[in-house]
Amino acid sequence: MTVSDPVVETVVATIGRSATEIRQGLIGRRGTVDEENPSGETQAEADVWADELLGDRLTGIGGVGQYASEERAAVVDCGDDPAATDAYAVAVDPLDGSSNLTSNNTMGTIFGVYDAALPARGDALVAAGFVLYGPITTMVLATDETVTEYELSGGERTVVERDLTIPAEPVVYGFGGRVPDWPDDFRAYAREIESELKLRYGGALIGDVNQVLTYGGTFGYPALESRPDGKLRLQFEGNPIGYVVERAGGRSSNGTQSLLTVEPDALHDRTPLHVGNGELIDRLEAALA
Ligand SMILES: O=P(O)(O)OC[C@H]1O[C@](O)(COP(=O)(O)O)[C@@H](O)[C@@H]1O
Ligand SMILES: [Mg+2]
Ligand SMILES: [Mg+2]
Repeated sequence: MTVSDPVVETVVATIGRSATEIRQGLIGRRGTVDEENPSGETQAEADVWADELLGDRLTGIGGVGQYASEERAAVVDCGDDPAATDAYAVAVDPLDGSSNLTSNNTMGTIFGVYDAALPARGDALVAAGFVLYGPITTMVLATDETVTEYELSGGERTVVERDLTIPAEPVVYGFGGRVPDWPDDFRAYAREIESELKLRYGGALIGDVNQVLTYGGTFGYPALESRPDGKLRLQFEGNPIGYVVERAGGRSSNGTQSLLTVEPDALHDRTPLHVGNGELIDRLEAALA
């Protein structure tokens, strides 16, 4: 199953084909480099390598006017201006959860295709998704039409689930940050959820969100006392994941409103991130109000 817009399809196909190579290329690239990304985090060798690989390929696609990544400071202009033409901007988190490389646990690649110049609101996305490097490599892709799960193998993208929707009955939850760093209102909400659902936390947003899409439930990386804006990045993580979960019938929130309606100030803005079954996100927002 392909995407009807040919530029978006080329972006998705390019990321799908690159995923097999990225997975293979992680071998021997588990160390860190002596550099920080624009969020002030130490980069893994694989973060830098995956960004260069995706950047080289995505900037070469006709109809892609901008490329931006969690691993580079500025937007790369590579075609027509997405604000003034029908070109798109592609934003990626080349490796999500790359600290899991050390312990050989799940990681992902996140992407968003925006019909606007970056930084942009999430409601300017026309497609978004992620690759999950689990026991097998899968991609979840959301467009305005539907959400599809694929298995990726040898450059091929094979549909395994059409019209993916979040199960109605929530089962799992995962919350990031240390408990003593949680604001009191979030802690009270978390205590309730802990008594209702089953904990799943793997330290990679993609792995944890895919559990929520599979079983129902919620994932949150809240505002912390020490970090009122949370940890995760709006353009590269919050918007694409919010888009996928909303298209799958769930809700996203920064604590007060849909992630897709948050006005960005800067490319590397952080945001508290909450996604999952609508009823749980409604309760979260009521608890934080
Ligand atoms: O180590 P913590 O605080 O649990 O944070 C885990 C979170 O940080 C991240 O690893 C951040 O993403 P990056 O690896 O892309 O920087 C998320 O995938 C994950 O949800
Ligand atoms: Mg990430
Ligand atoms: Mg990353």
